[in-house]
Amino acid sequence: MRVSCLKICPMTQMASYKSLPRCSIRWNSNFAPDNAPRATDNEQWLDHLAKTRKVLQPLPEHGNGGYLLNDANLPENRKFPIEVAPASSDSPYINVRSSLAHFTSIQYLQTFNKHKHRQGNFVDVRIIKCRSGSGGDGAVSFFRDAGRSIGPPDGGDGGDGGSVYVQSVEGLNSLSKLRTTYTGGDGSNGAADQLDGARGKDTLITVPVGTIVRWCMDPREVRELVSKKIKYKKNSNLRSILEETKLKLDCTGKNQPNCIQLFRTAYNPGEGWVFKGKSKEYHDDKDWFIELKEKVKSYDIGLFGTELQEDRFPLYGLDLSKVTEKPICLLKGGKGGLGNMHFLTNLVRNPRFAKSGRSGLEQYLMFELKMIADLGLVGLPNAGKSTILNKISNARPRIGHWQFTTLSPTIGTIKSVRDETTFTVADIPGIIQGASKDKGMGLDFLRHIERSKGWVFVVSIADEDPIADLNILINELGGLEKVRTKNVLVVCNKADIDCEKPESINKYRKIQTFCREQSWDSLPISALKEENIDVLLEKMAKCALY
Ligand SMILES: Nc1nc2c(ncn2[C@@H]2O[C@H](COP(=O)(O)OP(=O)(O)OP(=O)(O)O)[C@@H](O)[C@H]2O)c(=O)[nH]1
Repeated sequence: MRVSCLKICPMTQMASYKSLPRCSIRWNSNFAPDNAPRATDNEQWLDHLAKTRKVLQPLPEHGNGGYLLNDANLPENRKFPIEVAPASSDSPYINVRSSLAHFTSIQYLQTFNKHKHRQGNFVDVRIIKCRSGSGGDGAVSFFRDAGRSIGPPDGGDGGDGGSVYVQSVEGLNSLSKLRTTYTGGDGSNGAADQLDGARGKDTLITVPVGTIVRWCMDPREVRELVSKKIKYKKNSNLRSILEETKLKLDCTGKNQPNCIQLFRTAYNPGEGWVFKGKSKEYHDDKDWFIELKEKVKSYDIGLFGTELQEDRFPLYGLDLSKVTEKPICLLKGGKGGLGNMHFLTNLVRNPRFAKSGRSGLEQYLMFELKMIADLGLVGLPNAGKSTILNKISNARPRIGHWQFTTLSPTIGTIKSVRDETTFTVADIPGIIQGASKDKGMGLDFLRHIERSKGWVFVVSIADEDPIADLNILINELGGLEKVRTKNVLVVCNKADIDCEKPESINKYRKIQTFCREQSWDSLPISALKEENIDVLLEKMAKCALY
Protein backbone atom coordinates (compact mmCIF):
# COMPACT_ATOMS: atom_id res chain seq x y z
CA MET A 1 0.00 0.00 0.00
CA ARG A 2 1.28 3.44 -0.80
CA VAL A 3 -0.10 6.77 0.17
CA SER A 4 -0.43 9.40 -2.48
CA CYS A 5 0.34 12.91 -1.29
CA LEU A 6 1.42 16.30 -2.48
CA LYS A 7 5.02 17.10 -1.63
CA ILE A 8 6.45 20.52 -2.36
CA CYS A 9 10.15 20.91 -2.75
CA PRO A 10 11.15 24.23 -1.19
CA MET A 11 14.06 24.36 -3.58
CA THR A 12 12.28 23.99 -6.87
CA GLN A 13 9.06 25.38 -5.42
CA MET A 14 7.38 22.75 -7.60
CA ALA A 15 4.67 20.47 -6.42
CA SER A 16 4.15 16.98 -7.70
CA TYR A 17 1.95 14.05 -6.81
CA LYS A 18 4.18 11.21 -5.86
CA SER A 19 3.94 8.12 -3.80
CA LEU A 20 5.22 8.65 -0.32
CA PRO A 21 6.45 5.57 1.47
CA ARG A 22 5.43 5.03 5.06
CA CYS A 23 7.75 3.38 7.60
CA SER A 24 5.84 0.16 8.04
CA ILE A 25 5.49 -0.60 4.34
CA ARG A 26 7.78 -3.04 2.55
CA TRP A 27 8.69 -1.94 -0.89
CA ASN A 28 11.15 -2.64 -3.69
CA SER A 29 14.62 -2.20 -2.25
CA ASN A 30 16.11 -1.13 -5.56
CA PHE A 31 14.18 2.10 -5.51
CA ALA A 32 15.01 5.05 -3.38
CA PRO A 33 12.00 7.19 -2.40
CA ASP A 34 10.87 8.45 -5.78
CA ASN A 35 9.58 11.83 -4.62
CA ALA A 36 12.85 12.95 -3.04
CA PRO A 37 14.30 16.05 -4.68
CA ARG A 38 16.94 14.79 -7.09
CA ALA A 39 20.46 16.14 -7.47
CA THR A 40 19.49 18.01 -10.64
CA ASP A 41 16.36 19.50 -9.02
CA ASN A 42 18.39 20.67 -6.08
CA GLU A 43 21.14 22.13 -8.25
CA GLN A 44 18.60 24.05 -10.31
CA TRP A 45 17.01 25.39 -7.18
CA LEU A 46 20.31 26.43 -5.60
CA ASP A 47 21.40 28.18 -8.81
CA HIS A 48 18.05 29.90 -9.00
CA LEU A 49 18.47 31.14 -5.42
CA ALA A 50 21.95 32.45 -6.10
CA LYS A 51 20.63 34.44 -9.09
CA THR A 52 17.62 35.85 -7.29
CA ARG A 53 19.52 36.97 -4.21
CA LYS A 54 18.91 40.66 -4.93
CA VAL A 55 15.16 40.14 -5.11
CA LEU A 56 15.16 38.44 -1.75
CA GLN A 57 16.98 41.13 0.22
CA PRO A 58 15.37 41.83 3.61
CA LEU A 59 12.48 44.20 3.01
CA PRO A 60 13.85 47.72 3.12
CA GLU A 61 10.53 49.34 2.27
CA HIS A 62 8.20 50.09 5.16
CA GLY A 63 5.37 47.61 5.13
CA ASN A 64 1.75 48.48 5.70
CA GLY A 65 1.80 47.17 9.22
CA GLY A 66 1.50 43.43 8.98
CA TYR A 67 -0.94 41.06 7.48
CA LEU A 68 -3.36 40.81 10.33
CA LEU A 69 -2.66 43.58 12.74
CA ASN A 70 -3.66 46.48 10.54
CA ASP A 71 -4.85 50.03 11.07
CA ALA A 72 -8.47 49.00 11.50
CA ASN A 73 -7.60 47.49 14.84
CA LEU A 74 -5.96 50.55 16.32
CA PRO A 75 -7.57 51.87 19.50
CA GLU A 76 -9.20 55.29 19.65
CA ASN A 77 -6.57 56.69 21.96
CA ARG A 78 -3.84 55.72 19.52
CA LYS A 79 -2.18 59.08 19.57
CA PHE A 80 0.03 58.80 22.61
CA PRO A 81 3.01 61.10 22.26
CA ILE A 82 5.95 59.65 20.41
CA GLU A 83 9.12 61.22 19.09
CA VAL A 84 10.16 59.97 15.70
CA ALA A 85 13.94 59.96 15.51
CA PRO A 86 15.31 60.12 11.96
CA ALA A 87 16.53 56.64 11.10
CA SER A 88 20.08 56.26 9.81
CA SER A 89 20.34 55.97 6.05
CA ASP A 90 21.10 52.24 6.16
CA SER A 91 18.26 51.38 8.56
CA PRO A 92 15.00 50.16 7.11
CA TYR A 93 13.19 51.24 10.28
CA ILE A 94 11.81 54.40 11.80
CA ASN A 95 13.14 54.88 15.30
CA VAL A 96 10.50 55.84 17.81
CA ARG A 97 11.05 57.12 21.32
CA SER A 98 8.26 57.23 23.83
CA SER A 99 7.88 57.34 27.58
CA LEU A 100 8.00 53.96 29.30
CA ALA A 101 4.66 54.79 30.92
CA HIS A 102 3.00 54.07 27.57
CA PHE A 103 4.35 50.56 27.49
CA THR A 104 3.88 49.36 31.00
CA SER A 105 1.27 49.26 33.72
CA ILE A 106 1.86 51.07 36.97
CA GLN A 107 -0.20 48.44 38.81
CA TYR A 108 2.47 45.85 38.12
CA LEU A 109 5.26 47.96 39.51
CA GLN A 110 3.66 49.03 42.74
CA THR A 111 4.62 46.97 45.76
CA PHE A 112 1.01 47.22 46.91
CA ASN A 113 -0.73 45.55 44.02
CA LYS A 114 -4.06 47.28 43.85
CA HIS A 115 -5.69 44.90 41.46
CA LYS A 116 -5.40 42.07 43.95
CA HIS A 117 -7.60 43.89 46.43
CA ARG A 118 -10.56 44.49 44.21
CA GLN A 119 -14.01 43.11 44.64
CA GLY A 120 -14.62 39.60 43.39
CA ASN A 121 -12.65 38.27 40.51
CA PHE A 122 -12.47 41.43 38.51
CA VAL A 123 -9.05 42.04 36.94
CA ASP A 124 -8.70 44.54 34.13
CA VAL A 125 -4.95 44.59 33.43
CA ARG A 126 -2.67 41.62 32.96
CA ILE A 127 0.87 41.37 31.67
CA ILE A 128 1.30 38.02 29.99
CA LYS A 129 4.40 36.32 28.68
CA CYS A 130 3.77 34.89 25.22
CA ARG A 131 6.13 32.61 23.39
CA SER A 132 5.64 31.06 19.98
CA GLY A 133 7.18 27.65 19.31
CA SER A 134 10.52 27.09 17.58
CA GLY A 135 10.69 25.22 14.31
CA GLY A 136 12.02 21.67 14.41
CA ASP A 137 15.40 20.83 12.89
CA GLY A 138 15.68 19.14 9.52
CA ALA A 139 16.76 15.49 9.68
CA VAL A 140 20.04 14.03 8.50
CA SER A 141 19.21 10.57 7.21
CA PHE A 142 20.01 8.30 4.28
CA PHE A 143 17.83 5.76 2.62
CA ARG A 144 18.76 2.22 3.66
CA ASP A 145 17.47 -1.18 2.71
CA ALA A 146 18.48 -4.82 2.71
CA GLY A 147 20.40 -4.56 -0.50
CA ARG A 148 21.58 -1.04 0.02
CA SER A 149 23.63 0.01 3.02
CA ILE A 150 23.56 3.69 2.17
CA GLY A 151 21.25 5.37 -0.27
CA PRO A 152 20.34 8.93 -1.17
CA PRO A 153 19.56 11.44 1.58
CA ASP A 154 15.99 11.19 2.82
CA GLY A 155 15.92 13.45 5.91
CA GLY A 156 12.59 15.29 6.18
CA ASP A 157 12.02 18.93 7.18
CA GLY A 158 11.39 20.08 10.73
CA GLY A 159 7.82 21.02 11.63
CA ASP A 160 6.88 24.68 12.08
CA GLY A 161 6.51 26.00 15.63
CA GLY A 162 3.05 26.72 17.01
CA SER A 163 1.79 30.33 17.04
CA VAL A 164 0.07 32.35 19.75
CA TYR A 165 -3.40 33.63 18.85
CA VAL A 166 -5.92 35.87 20.55
CA GLN A 167 -9.70 35.95 20.17
CA SER A 168 -12.29 38.14 21.85
CA VAL A 169 -15.57 36.50 22.80
CA GLU A 170 -18.87 37.48 24.42
CA GLY A 171 -19.68 36.27 27.91
CA LEU A 172 -16.39 37.11 29.62
CA ASN A 173 -15.99 40.22 31.77
CA SER A 174 -12.63 39.86 33.49
CA LEU A 175 -9.05 39.00 32.68
CA SER A 176 -8.64 37.06 35.93
CA LYS A 177 -8.74 33.67 34.24
CA LEU A 178 -5.82 34.36 31.89
CA ARG A 179 -2.68 32.35 32.54
CA THR A 180 0.60 34.15 33.21
CA THR A 181 2.32 32.47 30.27
CA TYR A 182 1.10 31.20 26.92
CA THR A 183 3.48 29.06 24.92
CA GLY A 184 3.11 27.66 21.42
CA GLY A 185 4.42 24.11 20.99
CA ASP A 186 7.79 23.55 19.32
CA GLY A 187 7.78 21.84 15.94
CA SER A 188 9.15 18.29 15.91
CA ASN A 189 12.37 17.47 14.11
CA GLY A 190 12.18 15.89 10.68
CA ALA A 191 12.72 12.15 10.39
CA ALA A 192 14.00 9.50 7.98
CA ASP A 193 11.94 8.47 4.95
CA GLN A 194 11.31 12.14 4.13
CA LEU A 195 9.00 12.48 7.06
CA ASP A 196 8.43 16.08 8.03
CA GLY A 197 8.21 16.85 11.73
CA ALA A 198 4.83 17.54 13.30
CA ARG A 199 3.71 21.15 13.57
CA GLY A 200 3.86 22.63 17.07
CA LYS A 201 0.53 23.15 18.81
CA ASP A 202 -0.96 26.63 18.51
CA THR A 203 -2.16 28.33 21.65
CA LEU A 204 -5.24 30.54 21.89
CA ILE A 205 -5.83 33.32 24.40
CA THR A 206 -9.53 34.01 24.86
CA VAL A 207 -10.36 37.47 26.17
CA PRO A 208 -13.49 39.54 26.77
CA VAL A 209 -14.69 41.96 24.09
CA GLY A 210 -13.19 45.38 24.83
CA THR A 211 -9.68 44.10 25.50
CA ILE A 212 -6.71 46.00 24.12
CA VAL A 213 -3.48 44.08 23.63
CA ARG A 214 -0.31 46.14 23.71
CA TRP A 215 3.34 45.33 23.48
CA CYS A 216 5.15 45.96 26.76
CA MET A 217 8.50 45.49 28.43
CA ASP A 218 9.36 42.62 30.74
CA PRO A 219 7.98 43.89 34.10
CA ARG A 220 11.03 42.50 35.94
CA GLU A 221 13.36 44.58 33.79
CA VAL A 222 11.21 47.66 34.33
CA ARG A 223 11.19 47.07 38.10
CA GLU A 224 15.00 46.82 38.14
CA LEU A 225 15.34 49.94 36.05
CA VAL A 226 12.93 51.87 38.24
CA SER A 227 14.57 50.76 41.49
CA LYS A 228 17.97 51.91 40.17
CA LYS A 229 16.53 55.29 39.21
CA ILE A 230 14.75 55.71 42.54
CA LYS A 231 18.13 55.34 44.30
CA TYR A 232 19.51 58.35 42.44
CA LYS A 233 16.37 60.48 42.50
CA LYS A 234 15.09 59.95 46.00
CA ASN A 235 12.10 62.27 45.79
CA SER A 236 10.67 61.12 42.49
CA ASN A 237 7.63 58.87 42.33
CA LEU A 238 7.02 55.85 40.18
CA ARG A 239 4.84 57.57 37.63
CA SER A 240 7.28 60.42 37.01
CA ILE A 241 10.15 57.93 36.54
CA LEU A 242 8.13 56.04 33.96
CA GLU A 243 7.18 59.28 32.23
CA GLU A 244 10.80 60.45 32.10
CA THR A 245 12.28 57.16 30.92
CA LYS A 246 12.18 57.00 27.16
CA LEU A 247 12.05 53.74 25.32
CA LYS A 248 13.52 53.41 21.82
CA LEU A 249 11.89 51.04 19.39
CA ASP A 250 12.41 49.99 15.79
CA CYS A 251 9.15 50.66 14.01
CA THR A 252 7.74 50.29 10.53
CA GLY A 253 5.12 52.36 8.71
CA LYS A 254 4.95 54.37 5.51
CA ASN A 255 4.75 57.95 6.72
CA GLN A 256 3.96 57.39 10.35
CA PRO A 257 5.27 54.53 12.45
CA ASN A 258 2.53 52.03 13.11
CA CYS A 259 4.17 48.73 14.01
CA ILE A 260 6.92 47.62 16.35
CA GLN A 261 9.37 45.33 14.59
CA LEU A 262 10.10 42.13 16.49
CA PHE A 263 13.28 40.16 15.89
CA ARG A 264 14.01 36.48 16.35
CA THR A 265 17.17 35.29 18.02
CA ALA A 266 18.43 33.00 15.32
CA TYR A 267 21.30 32.41 12.99
CA ASN A 268 22.63 34.65 10.22
CA PRO A 269 21.77 33.93 6.58
CA GLY A 270 23.71 30.88 5.37
CA GLU A 271 24.30 29.65 8.93
CA GLY A 272 22.23 27.48 11.26
CA TRP A 273 23.28 23.97 10.27
CA VAL A 274 22.87 20.73 12.13
CA PHE A 275 25.81 18.38 11.49
CA LYS A 276 25.89 14.64 11.92
CA GLY A 277 29.15 12.66 11.86
CA LYS A 278 31.64 15.30 10.74
CA SER A 279 31.93 18.56 12.66
CA LYS A 280 31.13 22.11 11.63
CA GLU A 281 34.87 22.91 11.36
CA TYR A 282 35.34 20.04 8.92
CA HIS A 283 32.57 21.34 6.72
CA ASP A 284 33.59 24.99 6.98
CA ASP A 285 36.97 24.08 5.39
CA LYS A 286 35.39 22.52 2.33
CA ASP A 287 34.93 24.62 -0.80
CA TRP A 288 31.76 22.76 -1.78
CA PHE A 289 30.18 23.54 1.57
CA ILE A 290 31.18 27.21 1.37
CA GLU A 291 29.61 27.33 -2.09
CA LEU A 292 26.46 25.62 -0.86
CA LYS A 293 26.21 28.00 2.10
CA GLU A 294 26.43 30.95 -0.27
CA LYS A 295 23.52 29.59 -2.26
CA VAL A 296 21.42 28.73 0.78
CA LYS A 297 22.04 32.24 2.08
CA SER A 298 19.48 33.44 -0.43
CA TYR A 299 16.90 31.01 0.88
CA ASP A 300 17.52 32.31 4.40
CA ILE A 301 17.32 35.92 3.32
CA GLY A 302 13.95 35.23 1.73
CA LEU A 303 12.78 33.47 4.88
CA PHE A 304 14.02 36.27 7.16
CA GLY A 305 12.31 38.81 4.91
CA THR A 306 8.98 37.04 5.35
CA GLU A 307 9.56 36.88 9.08
CA LEU A 308 10.28 40.61 9.24
CA GLN A 309 6.97 41.24 7.47
CA GLU A 310 5.03 39.00 9.83
CA ASP A 311 6.78 39.66 13.13
CA ARG A 312 5.27 43.05 13.80
CA PHE A 313 3.04 44.35 16.52
CA PRO A 314 0.89 47.49 16.26
CA LEU A 315 2.59 50.35 18.09
CA TYR A 316 -0.70 51.54 19.60
CA GLY A 317 -1.98 48.07 20.36
CA LEU A 318 -4.61 45.75 19.03
CA ASP A 319 -8.14 46.82 19.88
CA LEU A 320 -10.56 43.92 20.25
CA SER A 321 -13.66 46.07 20.62
CA LYS A 322 -15.81 43.59 18.70
CA VAL A 323 -16.12 39.83 18.72
CA THR A 324 -13.30 38.50 16.52
CA GLU A 325 -14.63 35.91 14.09
CA LYS A 326 -11.26 34.26 13.61
CA PRO A 327 -8.33 34.18 16.05
CA ILE A 328 -5.69 36.83 15.36
CA CYS A 329 -2.08 35.76 15.27
CA LEU A 330 0.00 37.61 17.87
CA LEU A 331 3.30 35.75 17.59
CA LYS A 332 4.07 33.39 14.75
CA GLY A 333 5.93 30.14 15.31
CA GLY A 334 9.41 29.59 13.84
CA LYS A 335 9.79 27.83 10.50
CA GLY A 336 11.09 24.28 10.48
CA GLY A 337 14.57 23.61 9.05
CA LEU A 338 15.23 21.84 5.75
CA GLY A 339 16.12 18.16 5.85
CA ASN A 340 19.29 16.86 4.20
CA MET A 341 17.38 15.51 1.18
CA HIS A 342 17.38 19.09 -0.16
CA PHE A 343 21.18 19.29 -0.25
CA LEU A 344 21.97 16.41 -2.58
CA THR A 345 23.75 17.79 -5.66
CA ASN A 346 26.22 16.30 -8.12
CA LEU A 347 29.02 17.65 -5.95
CA VAL A 348 27.51 16.88 -2.56
CA ARG A 349 26.63 13.21 -2.63
CA ASN A 350 26.28 12.53 1.12
CA PRO A 351 25.02 15.67 2.84
CA ARG A 352 25.53 14.91 6.53
CA PHE A 353 23.91 18.15 7.53
CA ALA A 354 20.51 19.81 7.60
CA LYS A 355 19.17 23.21 8.57
CA SER A 356 18.05 23.95 12.09
CA GLY A 357 14.61 25.39 12.77
CA ARG A 358 13.99 29.08 13.34
CA SER A 359 13.48 30.19 16.90
CA GLY A 360 10.09 31.30 18.19
CA LEU A 361 9.28 34.79 19.48
CA GLU A 362 9.05 35.67 23.14
CA GLN A 363 7.36 38.90 24.13
CA TYR A 364 5.45 40.39 27.04
CA LEU A 365 2.01 41.65 26.12
CA MET A 366 -0.25 43.81 28.23
CA PHE A 367 -3.93 42.93 28.14
CA GLU A 368 -6.11 45.81 29.20
CA LEU A 369 -9.85 45.38 29.50
CA LYS A 370 -11.84 48.50 28.71
CA MET A 371 -15.46 47.73 29.39
CA ILE A 372 -17.71 49.18 26.81
CA ALA A 373 -20.58 51.09 28.41
CA ASP A 374 -22.64 53.83 26.74
CA LEU A 375 -22.57 56.00 29.84
CA GLY A 376 -20.12 56.34 32.71
CA LEU A 377 -21.05 57.56 36.19
CA VAL A 378 -18.33 59.80 37.63
CA GLY A 379 -18.33 61.35 41.06
CA LEU A 380 -16.51 61.82 44.31
CA PRO A 381 -16.71 58.89 46.74
CA ASN A 382 -20.06 58.68 48.52
CA ALA A 383 -21.89 60.85 45.98
CA GLY A 384 -24.40 58.04 45.45
CA LYS A 385 -23.32 56.57 42.08
CA SER A 386 -23.89 52.98 43.12
CA THR A 387 -27.28 53.85 44.60
CA ILE A 388 -28.32 55.42 41.29
CA LEU A 389 -27.22 52.36 39.29
CA ASN A 390 -28.97 50.14 41.79
CA LYS A 391 -32.25 52.01 41.34
CA ILE A 392 -32.21 52.26 37.55
CA SER A 393 -30.95 48.81 36.59
CA ASN A 394 -30.69 45.23 37.78
CA ALA A 395 -27.00 45.70 38.61
CA ARG A 396 -26.19 45.37 42.31
CA PRO A 397 -23.03 47.35 43.10
CA ARG A 398 -21.99 47.65 46.74
CA ILE A 399 -23.47 50.62 48.59
CA GLY A 400 -22.13 51.98 51.86
CA HIS A 401 -21.84 55.20 53.79
CA TRP A 402 -18.03 55.00 53.83
CA GLN A 403 -15.78 56.12 50.99
CA PHE A 404 -14.60 53.73 48.26
CA THR A 405 -17.27 51.11 48.72
CA THR A 406 -17.05 50.55 44.99
CA LEU A 407 -13.70 48.93 44.22
CA SER A 408 -14.35 47.64 40.73
CA PRO A 409 -16.59 48.77 37.89
CA THR A 410 -20.12 47.45 37.53
CA ILE A 411 -22.19 47.70 34.39
CA GLY A 412 -25.96 47.88 34.37
CA THR A 413 -28.29 47.64 31.37
CA ILE A 414 -31.23 49.99 31.13
CA LYS A 415 -34.22 49.86 28.82
CA SER A 416 -35.34 53.25 27.60
CA VAL A 417 -39.00 53.75 28.55
CA ARG A 418 -39.83 55.78 25.47
CA ASP A 419 -38.64 53.63 22.58
CA GLU A 420 -37.51 50.40 24.27
CA THR A 421 -33.89 50.85 23.17
CA THR A 422 -31.29 49.66 25.67
CA PHE A 423 -28.12 51.31 26.86
CA THR A 424 -25.46 50.40 29.41
CA VAL A 425 -24.19 52.43 32.37
CA ALA A 426 -20.91 51.83 34.20
CA ASP A 427 -20.38 52.66 37.86
CA ILE A 428 -16.68 53.15 38.63
CA PRO A 429 -14.88 53.83 41.94
CA GLY A 430 -15.00 57.38 43.26
CA ILE A 431 -12.49 59.97 42.06
CA ILE A 432 -10.80 62.32 44.53
CA GLN A 433 -8.57 65.37 44.14
CA GLY A 434 -5.14 64.16 43.06
CA ALA A 435 -6.49 60.93 41.51
CA SER A 436 -4.51 61.71 38.36
CA LYS A 437 -1.41 61.47 40.60
CA ASP A 438 -2.53 58.05 41.84
CA LYS A 439 -4.28 59.27 45.00
CA GLY A 440 -7.25 57.25 46.23
CA MET A 441 -8.03 54.61 43.66
CA GLY A 442 -6.23 56.63 40.99
CA LEU A 443 -7.61 57.05 37.51
CA ASP A 444 -7.02 53.53 36.28
CA PHE A 445 -10.74 52.83 36.18
CA LEU A 446 -11.32 55.62 33.72
CA ARG A 447 -10.34 53.17 31.01
CA HIS A 448 -13.81 51.65 31.41
CA ILE A 449 -15.64 54.84 30.50
CA GLU A 450 -13.04 56.17 28.08
CA ARG A 451 -15.07 54.96 25.13
CA SER A 452 -18.48 55.86 26.56
CA LYS A 453 -20.59 58.26 24.58
CA GLY A 454 -21.60 60.21 27.65
CA TRP A 455 -20.41 60.96 31.17
CA VAL A 456 -22.87 61.48 34.00
CA PHE A 457 -21.33 63.60 36.76
CA VAL A 458 -22.86 62.78 40.13
CA VAL A 459 -22.43 65.39 42.87
CA SER A 460 -24.00 65.39 46.29
CA ILE A 461 -26.06 68.50 46.88
CA ALA A 462 -25.68 67.82 50.61
CA ASP A 463 -21.94 68.53 50.33
CA GLU A 464 -20.67 71.96 51.32
CA ASP A 465 -19.68 73.14 47.85
CA PRO A 466 -21.02 70.94 45.04
CA ILE A 467 -19.69 73.26 42.33
CA ALA A 468 -16.16 72.82 43.74
CA ASP A 469 -16.75 69.04 43.68
CA LEU A 470 -17.78 69.27 40.03
CA ASN A 471 -14.64 71.25 39.20
CA ILE A 472 -12.44 68.67 40.94
CA LEU A 473 -13.99 65.96 38.80
CA ILE A 474 -13.56 67.96 35.59
CA ASN A 475 -9.91 68.73 36.36
CA GLU A 476 -9.07 65.15 37.28
CA LEU A 477 -10.67 63.93 34.06
CA GLY A 478 -8.36 66.12 31.99
CA GLY A 479 -10.10 69.53 31.99
CA LEU A 480 -13.09 71.06 30.21
CA GLU A 481 -11.62 70.45 26.76
CA LYS A 482 -11.60 66.71 27.28
CA VAL A 483 -14.98 66.60 29.00
CA ARG A 484 -16.55 68.53 26.13
CA THR A 485 -15.80 65.61 23.80
CA LYS A 486 -18.60 63.65 25.56
CA ASN A 487 -22.31 64.13 26.10
CA VAL A 488 -22.53 65.43 29.65
CA LEU A 489 -25.29 65.25 32.25
CA VAL A 490 -24.82 66.64 35.76
CA VAL A 491 -26.89 64.92 38.44
CA CYS A 492 -27.28 66.58 41.84
CA ASN A 493 -28.04 63.67 44.16
CA LYS A 494 -29.26 63.61 47.75
CA ALA A 495 -31.80 66.36 47.02
CA ASP A 496 -33.91 64.94 49.85
CA ILE A 497 -31.49 66.31 52.44
CA ASP A 498 -32.39 69.81 53.56
CA CYS A 499 -34.35 70.32 50.36
CA GLU A 500 -36.38 73.19 51.76
CA LYS A 501 -33.37 75.16 52.98
CA PRO A 502 -32.46 78.18 50.79
CA GLU A 503 -28.73 77.11 50.83
CA SER A 504 -29.59 73.84 49.14
CA ILE A 505 -31.61 75.65 46.47
CA ASN A 506 -28.78 78.14 45.99
CA LYS A 507 -26.25 75.33 45.57
CA TYR A 508 -28.37 73.76 42.86
CA ARG A 509 -28.91 77.12 41.10
CA LYS A 510 -25.12 77.63 40.93
CA ILE A 511 -24.69 74.22 39.34
CA GLN A 512 -27.53 74.92 36.92
CA THR A 513 -25.94 78.20 35.80
CA PHE A 514 -22.55 76.56 35.37
CA CYS A 515 -24.09 73.76 33.29
CA ARG A 516 -26.05 76.18 31.13
CA GLU A 517 -22.78 77.99 30.28
CA GLN A 518 -21.38 74.68 29.08
CA SER A 519 -24.65 73.69 27.34
CA TRP A 520 -24.92 70.69 29.64
CA ASP A 521 -28.12 69.31 31.12
CA SER A 522 -28.54 69.07 34.91
CA LEU A 523 -31.14 67.80 37.34
CA PRO A 524 -31.68 67.23 41.04
CA ILE A 525 -32.64 63.75 42.22
CA SER A 526 -32.86 61.64 45.31
CA ALA A 527 -31.65 58.18 44.47
CA LEU A 528 -32.44 56.91 47.93
CA LYS A 529 -36.06 58.07 47.81
CA GLU A 530 -36.33 57.41 44.08
CA GLU A 531 -37.38 60.98 43.33
CA ASN A 532 -36.99 62.28 39.77
CA ILE A 533 -35.71 58.90 38.58
CA ASP A 534 -38.00 58.84 35.52
CA VAL A 535 -36.66 62.18 34.30
CA LEU A 536 -33.14 60.95 35.02
CA LEU A 537 -33.71 57.89 32.85
CA GLU A 538 -35.01 60.00 30.02
CA LYS A 539 -32.04 62.36 30.14
CA MET A 540 -29.61 59.46 30.44
CA ALA A 541 -31.09 57.79 27.36
CA LYS A 542 -30.67 61.05 25.44
CA CYS A 543 -27.07 61.29 26.61
CA ALA A 544 -26.28 57.68 25.71
CA LEU A 545 -28.05 57.31 22.41
CA TYR A 546 -27.96 60.68 20.66
N1 LIG B 1 -30.02 60.88 51.85
C1 LIG B 1 -29.58 60.28 50.75
N2 LIG B 1 -28.56 59.42 50.83
C2 LIG B 1 -28.13 58.82 49.70
C3 LIG B 1 -28.69 59.10 48.44
N3 LIG B 1 -28.04 58.37 47.51
C4 LIG B 1 -27.09 57.67 48.16
N4 LIG B 1 -27.14 57.92 49.47
C5 LIG B 1 -26.28 57.34 50.53
O1 LIG B 1 -24.96 57.76 50.33
C6 LIG B 1 -24.05 56.72 50.72
C7 LIG B 1 -23.08 56.44 49.60
O2 LIG B 1 -23.78 55.88 48.52
P1 LIG B 1 -23.07 55.03 47.37
O3 LIG B 1 -24.09 54.78 46.34
O4 LIG B 1 -22.33 53.89 47.93
O5 LIG B 1 -22.03 56.12 46.88
P2 LIG B 1 -20.89 55.95 45.76
O6 LIG B 1 -20.82 57.23 45.01
O7 LIG B 1 -21.13 54.73 44.96
O8 LIG B 1 -19.62 55.80 46.68
P3 LIG B 1 -18.20 55.12 46.36
O9 LIG B 1 -18.44 53.66 46.27
O10 LIG B 1 -17.33 55.49 47.48
O11 LIG B 1 -17.73 55.71 45.07
C8 LIG B 1 -24.91 55.54 51.09
O12 LIG B 1 -25.02 55.47 52.48
C9 LIG B 1 -26.25 55.83 50.46
O13 LIG B 1 -27.32 55.26 51.16
C10 LIG B 1 -29.77 60.04 48.40
O14 LIG B 1 -30.35 60.35 47.39
N5 LIG B 1 -30.17 60.59 49.59
